[in-house]
Amino acid sequence: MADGHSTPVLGIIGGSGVYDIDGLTNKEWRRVDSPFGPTSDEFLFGELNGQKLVFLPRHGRGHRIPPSELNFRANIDAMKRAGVTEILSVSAVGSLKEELPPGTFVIVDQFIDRTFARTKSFFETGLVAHVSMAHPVCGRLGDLVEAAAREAGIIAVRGGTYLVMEGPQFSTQAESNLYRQWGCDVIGMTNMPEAKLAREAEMCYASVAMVTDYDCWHPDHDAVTVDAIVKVLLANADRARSLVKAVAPKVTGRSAPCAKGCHTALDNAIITHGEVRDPAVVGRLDAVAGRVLK
Ligand SMILES: CSC[C@H]1O[C@H](OP(=O)(O)O)[C@H](O)[C@@H]1O
Ligand SMILES: Nc1ncnc2[nH]cnc12
Repeated sequence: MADGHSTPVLGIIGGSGVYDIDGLTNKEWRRVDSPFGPTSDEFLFGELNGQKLVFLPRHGRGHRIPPSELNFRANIDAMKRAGVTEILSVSAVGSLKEELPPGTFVIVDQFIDRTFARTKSFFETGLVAHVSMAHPVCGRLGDLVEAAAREAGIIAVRGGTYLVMEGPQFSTQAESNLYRQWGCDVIGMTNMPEAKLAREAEMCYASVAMVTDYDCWHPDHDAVTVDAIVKVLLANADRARSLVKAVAPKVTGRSAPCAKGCHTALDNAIITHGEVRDPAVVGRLDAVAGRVLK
């Protein structure tokens, strides 16, 4: 199983509008089994500019699965089983700030998790762990993404807070205004618990949020509609693919393990005494936590 010391493998989780990655060599769609159930789709394995890459369309090809029904645990566990060491998530978001118009890319650095109907941890009765989420994304991978964006001629804002709502309905105006008062920058429905689970599974995680709309707070945008979002989404998705192409060779050169601690997040996290651990729970966590459960 991969850990941070392994050869880097870049995992890409593609959000709305990003259902494929072009330019891959040796490409093959393949199922990856997980004890946590079915993943959103098969994984696309290949190489991009010499870098091993594994791609998963978050909602499945053709966008079949809504945010609350995504099997986040299976997706992240299977990424780990596929050898992935660093995950780049690309997502469509609404903007909560005038200065982040549609078309803007934000390299997110914080989240406010307002989701309430999702399983948020790999750990449960029989094996309890508490990881730090103070810094929910990997600064090192963020640096690579920022440099890659510059090289690809893509303007990307470094830093921003992503409010994760349950959905699938868009926000009310009162909610949208509340999130603005909280200082949030963008709003979406998918990056939690994805980021939490990536941390538990000891993988670097970075998120590029691609603005498609101004949400409903904006005086010129009375209501958010999928039609309007999709128009912006298609242009954003092309630039996302260029960004991925530029990120891939940068990951190849990275040293291991992650100096920010992503690959050792479980070192001081498990609290359950050895003699009361549930073997079934421990068994399921062979990929996620095998490094510290040996
Ligand atoms: C298509 S608009 C709403 C939809 O788009 C975002 O998904 P993703 O983060 O996977 O790009 C948003 O979170 C909603 O799920
Ligand atoms: N305004 C919005 N709210 C939630 N998720 C979104 N995804 C894209 N735009 C969004």
